[in-house]
Amino acid sequence: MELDLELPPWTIIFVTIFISFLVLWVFYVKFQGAKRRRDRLPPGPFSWPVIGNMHQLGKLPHRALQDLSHKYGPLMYLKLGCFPTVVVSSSEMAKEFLKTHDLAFASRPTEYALVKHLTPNGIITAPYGAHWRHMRRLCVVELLSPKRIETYRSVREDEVLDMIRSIWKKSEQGTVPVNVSNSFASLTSSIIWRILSGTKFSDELNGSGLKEILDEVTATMGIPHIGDYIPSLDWLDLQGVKRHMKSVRRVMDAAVDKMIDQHVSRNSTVNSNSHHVKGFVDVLLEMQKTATADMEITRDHIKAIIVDIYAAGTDSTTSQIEWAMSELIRNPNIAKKVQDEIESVVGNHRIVTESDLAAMEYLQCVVKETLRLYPAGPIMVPHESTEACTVGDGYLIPEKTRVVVNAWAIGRDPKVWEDPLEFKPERFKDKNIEMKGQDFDMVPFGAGRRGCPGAQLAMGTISLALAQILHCFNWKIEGNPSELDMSEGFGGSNNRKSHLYAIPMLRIPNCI
Ligand code: HEM
Repeated sequence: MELDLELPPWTIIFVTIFISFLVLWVFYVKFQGAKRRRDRLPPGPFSWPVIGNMHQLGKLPHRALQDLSHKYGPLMYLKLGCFPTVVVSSSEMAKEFLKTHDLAFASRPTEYALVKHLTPNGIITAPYGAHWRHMRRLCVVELLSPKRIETYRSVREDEVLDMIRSIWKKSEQGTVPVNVSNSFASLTSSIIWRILSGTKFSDELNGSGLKEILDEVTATMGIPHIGDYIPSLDWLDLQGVKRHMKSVRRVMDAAVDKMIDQHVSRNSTVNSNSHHVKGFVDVLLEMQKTATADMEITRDHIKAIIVDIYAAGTDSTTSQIEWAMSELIRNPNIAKKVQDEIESVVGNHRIVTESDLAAMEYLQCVVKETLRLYPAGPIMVPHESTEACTVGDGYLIPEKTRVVVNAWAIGRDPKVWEDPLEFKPERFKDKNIEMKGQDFDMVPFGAGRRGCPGAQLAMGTISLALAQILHCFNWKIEGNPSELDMSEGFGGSNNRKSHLYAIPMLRIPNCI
């Protein structure tokens, strides 16, 4: 019997295409590996054309990148879409990028829709250069200096007390659970609002719903846009992010303009010797009058500072208070230790003031432990190299490479931290870590030229809020505290997945 081995033409075509594709593929993989070795690039996973390694980021990129770093090491090269990116996952490497070669990596990528359509004049996303230096100087020297932050002490104390009273009221005198996540969010936005505008949120200077618009801007900043990673798809604006940004910007511009106008006309009628606490807008308007040509302060500068400080200072501080509170509810013995310490400093007849905080060492350990485990920016705002630079074991980082520091992975590195996943504030009794960007074992505020200029304000707000919350109330939740859901929400920012609900039980009657 004769076998008919003749194949149909379409099968031959299909098999030929498949084999050609396979051969090309093998060559491409080998070529990519050889190119990486030849260019002395750090090791990393294979990157697909167009999407690079985007598919490997998952819902929680800091976790996915930590998993990859276990395989490829603390300095890893990959592509986010079309953009070459290095991922830094150890304190040693963080020091290389944020200290040793700080200048070479002090820029930011500018291709983001956010930079083009929402905050083109901001400080956070500004590339390294004259504009950034000017804005940074205004922030560090004028607005967020220790002296200036101290002038807002009464603002923080007042707003924290308002929060305590509002929590008690919402709990119907300790009988129903309160959404404390919302309470913390409104605390931080009220504090930042008051620091910016010099007025309480409910006052008439709040303009046309500006605070709500700024909340919208902050939320919009967090929406990922495919075109940021795959520029060939940018024009399609598949998710409508660019359209949304443009419309938010129009509304924001008008509202911020109105706020500035109101300040200008109010300041012209207010006596310059009045005891009114000046907000950043007043400070900048005053500086505007005497600014020299090289330190000019335009309306665009003022607008950008309002938006950036609000965006950088609200959600980040909220998330730290929220995680600290979640851990304290899960660990009542730790909460009790904090309460005992507070009581030993302030007694039980009065509320906590900021001047009491310096004596509360254990509370500071709790704050640091929270920042270690739950940094508000688990993956720091990307940096970008302005020149080729050799780092670590002779790896070459080409010019215009994006740098992503995984602060979340660094704080949980078992080579540095014993029992890294345990919430153990005591570890900071022996380990003297300052949050001034000199220590790289944890980098919740970044470090170097681009390090967070708001760290002192943030630490003060978090510490005071926690001290007052624990001094005024004992806390319980519905269900078993040790089983409290600690899942993180979707995305790059580090919030709880679900809001935290808890019932306050009054400890110090003077609080309310
Ligand atoms: C717990 C709260 C906060 C955390 C964890 C945090 C963390 C960070 C981090 C990681 C960066 C980027 C550092 C880098 O790229 O190397 C940053 C930048 C920045 N932060 Fe914060 N931050 C917090 C609160 C604040 C507050 C309260 C303000 C202002 C009121 C603020 C203002 C800024 C600004 C303006 C930048 C941009 C600096 C630049 O690019 O030059 N932050 N922050």
